[in-house]
Amino acid sequence: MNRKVSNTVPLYTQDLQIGYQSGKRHRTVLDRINLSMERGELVCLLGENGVGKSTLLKTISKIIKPLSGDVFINGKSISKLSNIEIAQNISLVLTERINTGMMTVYDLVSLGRYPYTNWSGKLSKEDWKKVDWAIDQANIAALSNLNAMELSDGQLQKVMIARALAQDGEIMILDEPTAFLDINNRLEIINLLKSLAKETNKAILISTHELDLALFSADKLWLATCCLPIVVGIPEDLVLKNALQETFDHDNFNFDLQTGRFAVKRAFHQTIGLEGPEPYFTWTKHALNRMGYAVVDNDETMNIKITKSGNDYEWKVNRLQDHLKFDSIESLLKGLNSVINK
Ligand SMILES: Nc1ncnc2c1ncn2[C@@H]1O[C@H](COP(=O)(O)OP(=O)(O)OP(=O)(O)O)[C@@H](O)[C@H]1O
Repeated sequence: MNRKVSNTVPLYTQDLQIGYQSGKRHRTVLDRINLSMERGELVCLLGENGVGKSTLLKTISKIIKPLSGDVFINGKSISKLSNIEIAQNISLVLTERINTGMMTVYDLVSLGRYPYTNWSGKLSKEDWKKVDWAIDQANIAALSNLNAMELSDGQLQKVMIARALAQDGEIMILDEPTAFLDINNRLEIINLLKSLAKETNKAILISTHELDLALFSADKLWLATCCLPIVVGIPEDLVLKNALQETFDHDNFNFDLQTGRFAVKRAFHQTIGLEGPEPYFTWTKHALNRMGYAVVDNDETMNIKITKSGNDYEWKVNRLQDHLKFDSIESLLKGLNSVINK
């Protein structure tokens, strides 16, 4: 197949087949890859462990050779681009922890500018400005003077992202950039990448296992499934087409179309009626589902009503001739147990 893609897109692949070669034997990880990225777009690549996400990112960045097909950066085959040209176009952050020797964080970030220096390797005023800008954007000024070897995994992750920002390629590729980060830093990094895509018109591709971050932040998703072409679309269309369910097909989980999350498949042993205001309704339902009750609007034998009582809430249970009141979900669950086992 020879797909026509406009040369103006920063990155596209053509009938790409990726995998590993050892002697005469090769192992295909993914094939029939025909993808493109636009400027100003944040793309999240999702797929189960081992499906080939890192292999794809490394092939696009010319670290691994394609088994067949090609990758084009600004219309030029990567096979024709030197490593320096690749580095000027693609800022890459991989998951492997690199040996930083005795470098400070500031030195490590400044390495991002080396694809632009001349033979002397000296950074210009403009280069130093970019380094300062990257440190500021990644919010790591407090780490600047530390030895990079002393950083935690999460801190080093942010520093490597700063180095990629300093490198300032038109394309940014990051393998699991939020893997070691706490919730606050995860949101900070995703928001940073999203606003960078918009404000600096970069094409940003990340691989991630964080479905909720991807669903709520990505302009596009690339869904990789073993032995099938990668599925592409905006998150909402893919959710409605059931593509996420198919990508992460699993006996123990269901993709919940209402919440955009995967939920454990449960076997309910009993129904129970529930009514009440939010968020009390949702969290009571959550606890009841966890205990094996299927929640319905109204049940013939047992109903719970959540009502306000002064400044607090109470849970009233009606079961045949029993009428009980509880002041927390925990006491409700204990009470239900004793009512049912009576
Ligand atoms: N250097 C290598 N040589 C041979 N096979 C490899 C090599 N690296 C990875 N593989 C294999 O290629 C397949 C894809 O691996 P890859 O690391 O790309 O998956 P992934 O989707 O990034 O997984 P994860 O989500 O666990 O990081 C796996 O089956 C893996 O065993």
